[in-house]
Amino acid sequence: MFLLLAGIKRRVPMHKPRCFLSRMGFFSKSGLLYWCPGKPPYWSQLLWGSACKGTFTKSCKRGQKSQKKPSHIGTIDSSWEERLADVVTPLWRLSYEEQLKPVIDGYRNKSTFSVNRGPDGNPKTVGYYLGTWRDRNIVCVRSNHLKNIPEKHSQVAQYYEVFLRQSPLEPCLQFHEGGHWRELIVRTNSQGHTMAIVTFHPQELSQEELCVQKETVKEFFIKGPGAGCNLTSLYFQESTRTRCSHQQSPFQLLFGEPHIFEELLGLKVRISPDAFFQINTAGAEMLYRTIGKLSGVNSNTILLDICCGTGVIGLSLAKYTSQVLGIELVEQAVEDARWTAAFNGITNCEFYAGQAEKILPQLLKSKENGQLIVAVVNPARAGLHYQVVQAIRNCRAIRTLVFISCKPYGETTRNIIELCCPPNSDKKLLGKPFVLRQAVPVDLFPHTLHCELVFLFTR
Ligand SMILES: C[S@@+](CC[C@H](N)C(=O)[O-])C[C@H]1O[C@@H](n2cnc3c(N)ncnc32)[C@H](O)[C@@H]1O
Repeated sequence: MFLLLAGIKRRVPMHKPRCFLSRMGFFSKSGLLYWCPGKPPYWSQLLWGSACKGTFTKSCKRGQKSQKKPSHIGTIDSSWEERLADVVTPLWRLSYEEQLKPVIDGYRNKSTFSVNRGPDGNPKTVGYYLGTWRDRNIVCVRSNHLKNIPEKHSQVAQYYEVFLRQSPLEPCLQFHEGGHWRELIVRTNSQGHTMAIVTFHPQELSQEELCVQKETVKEFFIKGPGAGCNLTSLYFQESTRTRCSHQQSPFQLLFGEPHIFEELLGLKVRISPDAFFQINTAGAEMLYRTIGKLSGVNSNTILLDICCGTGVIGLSLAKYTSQVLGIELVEQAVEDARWTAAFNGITNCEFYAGQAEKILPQLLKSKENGQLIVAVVNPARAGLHYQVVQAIRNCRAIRTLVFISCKPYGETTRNIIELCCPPNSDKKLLGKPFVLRQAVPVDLFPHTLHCELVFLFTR
């Protein structure tokens, strides 16, 4: 209902905005009905500027050199001519048809592969699994055919499987059943750099035995059959739980560059193994531009980026606002945000590491000097902690709130009700209620039911 009232425009990351959606009329994803107002061609371009320019495609990734030079380009000055063309007409290497195509395949920059019994019963199969533990019907299926996974990720997964099958150690299918080799995470950037993270259950192995295993997997990917994957870095994490943070069990760099970098909205962004980063880079650019437009930040406002991850939302808007304050739980992500700020010469940002529910109430008290605050929240699927909702609601300086959710139901609905309900002293929700003004879906996950939804609230 929110969505229909708000008059939603769906955004799909494309190389170039065009009147793609208005031709499609009504369509739905994740059970949501999207309303596409019949705007004239290029309305989105007019409204959102060059929102999609500079996003990468499979056929011509940013930073890649052209395979074929146009005939008019000579030899001596070609680099200058190409550079000029890159600045004035950055999409010139693509046919116009290609420029208009949305990026819908192989868009993931991160994939997490499980290890389990395949359809042939081999327990050293690397892929995604079907079935449930409860029903004891898990089957792990190789995922090369999945449209959203890039070839590079599937290649690394296949070689990890080759490695496992030649290893004398067993995979860890269920923690209590023993075994060692666990999931594989692959991260890539738009330049093709690849970070792989192998997780391993140490069980009763000694430090020396662990060192042997680390050396074996390292050798496999540097000098062995896995060398063809051309990994930029390989990490190893000893992990006795489903997921461990770097604090709980450090990511150990076996070789290569400790970080992966991405170019986004004119920023060079650093990403550590433990840091969250939107899994569709081209889509993330579109998402962040949408957030920027909706937020209405200006040089008199403070931008509060709650659950900021590597800080890209705040950093990309820093030049339009007087100050950016970011809060994030994962320390590596906060270190990335600080690095990205320093590298890109951004000086009006501060990032706080820890739980937003602990940091935010104090932080807002210290900022009650009358300056308007625009809050952007992009919480994990569990939604916002009640204390965060209370702190936002009770802070008079916050009149604009941009709420981003990839799961706009369940906890998000609860959060929104708490933000918008009449004042309630029993619940310590005292400030004026927020009112939903707009909701914009941005499809970061083609071929799936998921979608990011950006809500604009004001009061
Ligand atoms: C969906 S991500 C969004 C990250 C970032 N805004 C972006 O767009 O890349 C949610 C982030 O919230 C962080 N997070 C989860 N619980 C948190 C908490 N209690 N306090 C602060 N951050 C939290 C996660 O570590 C994650 O980086």
